Amino acid sequence: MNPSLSAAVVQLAPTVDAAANRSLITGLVAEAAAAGARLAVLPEEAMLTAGEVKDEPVADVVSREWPLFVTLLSDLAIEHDIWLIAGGYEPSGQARPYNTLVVLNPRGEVVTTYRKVHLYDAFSYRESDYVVPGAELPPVVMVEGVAIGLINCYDIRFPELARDLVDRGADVLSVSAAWVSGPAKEDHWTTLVRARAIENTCWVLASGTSSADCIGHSLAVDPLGTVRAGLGPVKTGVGLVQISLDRTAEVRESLPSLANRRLSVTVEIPA
Ligand SMILES: O=C(O)CNC(=O)[C@H](CS)NC(=O)CCC(=O)C(=O)O
Repeated sequence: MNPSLSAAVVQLAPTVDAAANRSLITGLVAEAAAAGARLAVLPEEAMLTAGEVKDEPVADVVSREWPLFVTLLSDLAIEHDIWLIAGGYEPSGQARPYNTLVVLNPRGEVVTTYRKVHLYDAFSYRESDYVVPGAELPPVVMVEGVAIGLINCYDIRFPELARDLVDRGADVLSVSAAWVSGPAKEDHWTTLVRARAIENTCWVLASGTSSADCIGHSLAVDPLGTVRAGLGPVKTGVGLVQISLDRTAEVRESLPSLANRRLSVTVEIPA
């Protein structure tokens, strides 16, 4: 028997009001734990929508709110005996913060963080105007025998990042997002999430915000690309999935594409 893990993707609509976001998070983590989840994945910017900060420098707001956010997550992890992954804005010592994912264990300890590497400078958005990029690749973290690789939103468009996590042993890709709405965007999101699962024959837990400009549509996908839970456009919700590494082994036996790679073959591009 390989390990298995009960996990939840959590959907909410954070605003610029960090205290209100904290009470939303409190309720939803309780709901995930009551449903039996041992890990809850929360979206990017669950702490607050930094793009909407107006009256004060973002750095000041972030310096005040980041510790409150991490303390809340720590308290909830202990209270509900659960692992948590969630996105917030972390002070960087500069005017622009990092867009960071934080991982807490059930003892309330911060196990690791990941600062978003690929900033969303696309579709006329410029995240790099108010966020500073991370300089290190995302970590793989062990959660009850299951290796989880971290991905932050726009990162999902870069297959080499996901493949690197899987090459480093990730059984699950955990994606926290605030996927901006627009033409074809919902299709991009579900297609990319499922593609990362299929091409890596791995589980994907993908949590997204449902704020006014974001699509929601949190989902969990198995190593064959089958959607096992999907929240659609609801404002708040929890989607549960049983991650089974037996299932991964079964899929990889019938679809050994990772093993079938031919890394020694160099493709010549004609001049
Ligand atoms: O703008 C907001 O309100 C919230 N969005 C975010 O915080 C982040 C950074 S701006 N969103 C993405 O990375 C979306 C990627 C994406 O949508 C894509 O790759 O198409």
